[in-house]
Amino acid sequence: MTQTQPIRIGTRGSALALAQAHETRDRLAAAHSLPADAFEIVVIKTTGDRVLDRPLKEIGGKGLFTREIEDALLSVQIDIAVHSMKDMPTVQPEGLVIDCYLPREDVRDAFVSGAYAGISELPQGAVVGSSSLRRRAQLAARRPDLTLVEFRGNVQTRLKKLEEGVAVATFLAMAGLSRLDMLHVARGAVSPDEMLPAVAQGCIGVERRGDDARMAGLLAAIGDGDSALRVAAERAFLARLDGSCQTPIAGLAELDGGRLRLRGEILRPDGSAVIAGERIGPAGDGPAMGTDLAEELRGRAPSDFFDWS
Ligand SMILES: NCc1[nH]cc(CCC(=O)O)c1CC(=O)O
Repeated sequence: MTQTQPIRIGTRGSALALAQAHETRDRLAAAHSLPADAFEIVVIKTTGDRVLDRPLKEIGGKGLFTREIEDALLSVQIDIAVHSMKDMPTVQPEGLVIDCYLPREDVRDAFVSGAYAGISELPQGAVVGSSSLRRRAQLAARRPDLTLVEFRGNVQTRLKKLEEGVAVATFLAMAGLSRLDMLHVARGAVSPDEMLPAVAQGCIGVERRGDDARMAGLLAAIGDGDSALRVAAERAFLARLDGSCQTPIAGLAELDGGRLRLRGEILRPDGSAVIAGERIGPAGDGPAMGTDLAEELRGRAPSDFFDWS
């Protein structure tokens, strides 16, 4: 019998990241009838995990949670890396590709609060915790009376802050709560009509070396075509807007038969302006629709719209 090396799956160490790595492993194992010991989960600490005391926007943009993992892929310390696509830069380093997306989870944001059932129930001036520029801007646009406070850390830390009364409500991704088996903490899901989710929210992507034919073959069996089409449209939209941590951007593509509907939105961080639009077209045209919608929103934005510092 030949002894083969386990497939090394790189991931961050947070509970959510581990749940996502386990889901990927379980799908691969099932698709290829492989035993659990055919895989090894390799936990990698990233800069984003290390620096907990400053707002993310001060430390740097997207890539904070991925750089060290991609370095491990390139230096062949791991074979695949599992990511929340929401946190991924739109361009991967030379030599790496992401072309495997798992079936997408709930894309919506969750409203989390002990005292109130939804955004419209929040009393005048209520304090809401969020460190997401997008959620803060969207909330400020809808409810300029609310006070927003920074809320970093993992789900448990944020829930503890709610318990301590630092804020009366916060938002989390439904997908994250679902993967952590914590959907019960959501008072409700916020409709995308009320709060358009982040680009690629709820989507797990698997990254590999571009020249690794073995991994390409294994991953092909677990990739979901609809997720790929939707995320391609959303990420093309994001890419054309030079999306960074400094730019509140939301985008969601949905499939209805062979048609794809892409909605996009850019905001001023204080919520004082929201520029939104949509495209509907053939499912395969997502990338072109994304670029085109981004161009439209850019064209409609005042000249100072993208300089917020
Ligand atoms: N930025 C952190 C992050 N990245 C992905 C998720 C949730 C899972 C997902 O959207 O796939 C979260 C937490 C959150 O927004 O509540």
